[in-house]
Amino acid sequence: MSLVLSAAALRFAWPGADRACIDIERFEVDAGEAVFLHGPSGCGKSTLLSLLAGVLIADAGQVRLLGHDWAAHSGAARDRARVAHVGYIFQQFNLLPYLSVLDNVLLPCRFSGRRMAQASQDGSAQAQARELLARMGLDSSLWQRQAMQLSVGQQQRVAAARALIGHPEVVIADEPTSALDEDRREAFLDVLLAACAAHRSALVFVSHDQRIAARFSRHVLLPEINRAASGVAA
Ligand SMILES: Nc1ncnc2c1ncn2[C@@H]1O[C@H](COP(=O)(O)OP(=O)(O)OP(=O)(O)O)[C@@H](O)[C@H]1O
Repeated sequence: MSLVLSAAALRFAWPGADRACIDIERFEVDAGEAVFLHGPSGCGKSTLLSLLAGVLIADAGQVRLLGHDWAAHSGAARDRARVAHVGYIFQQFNLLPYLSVLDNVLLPCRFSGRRMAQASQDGSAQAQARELLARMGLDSSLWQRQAMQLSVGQQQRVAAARALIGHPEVVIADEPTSALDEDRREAFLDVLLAACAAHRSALVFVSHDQRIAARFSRHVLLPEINRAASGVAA
């Protein structure tokens, strides 16, 4: 097994909060694992994803990506490491509204030589972007449109293609199927899970949707590992 993400003695409280939001002794994800992270609304799933991706820094303890402690890096170095090694599908997608669909997907390649090299391995980054969009069921007539002109479900799939381009070691997905109908949801999961398996990307996938849980090799109920969410004092 090769460890890709690890959190140890991790503690985080939002500013002004009277108690910790995250208090986790240990959480580890290996290369190629597909983790279904679930739990009641407000239990800290999105907060944990932000800590795993180095968007937030813990008050105590550590999160390591590929062995490197996020807290040991400056903000700029964290941004570089994130774009090189992490594909993040945000709950609100975070697409650049005025950029075309295709350019949104290619963004990680613009900011990371590693993502560009990996995306170009079997041709060009453009070709990989087009292939991902096609596999996500995004019609080619949409690829030159501004991202803001797409429906929510279409934007979700663009965000997923952007997360997958250049085969990052970690893919983090925050409720990425919430706006998809059943057929689209299954097709989306087919592409996401196959792409992660093919490149041994570790996938941490947050969802409330128990209908899709069976498709994941490992299930983690956040309140079970989070003393803060379970109400147990640290
Ligand atoms: N930016 C913020 N500032 C202050 N508190 C926050 C912030 N974001 C989240 N919280 C608080 O942290 C707690 C956990 O929120 P989080 O969004 O991580 O939960 P979640 O499990 O992802 O919820 P949901 O399933 O509803 O998306 C909540 O009590 C929330 O109010």
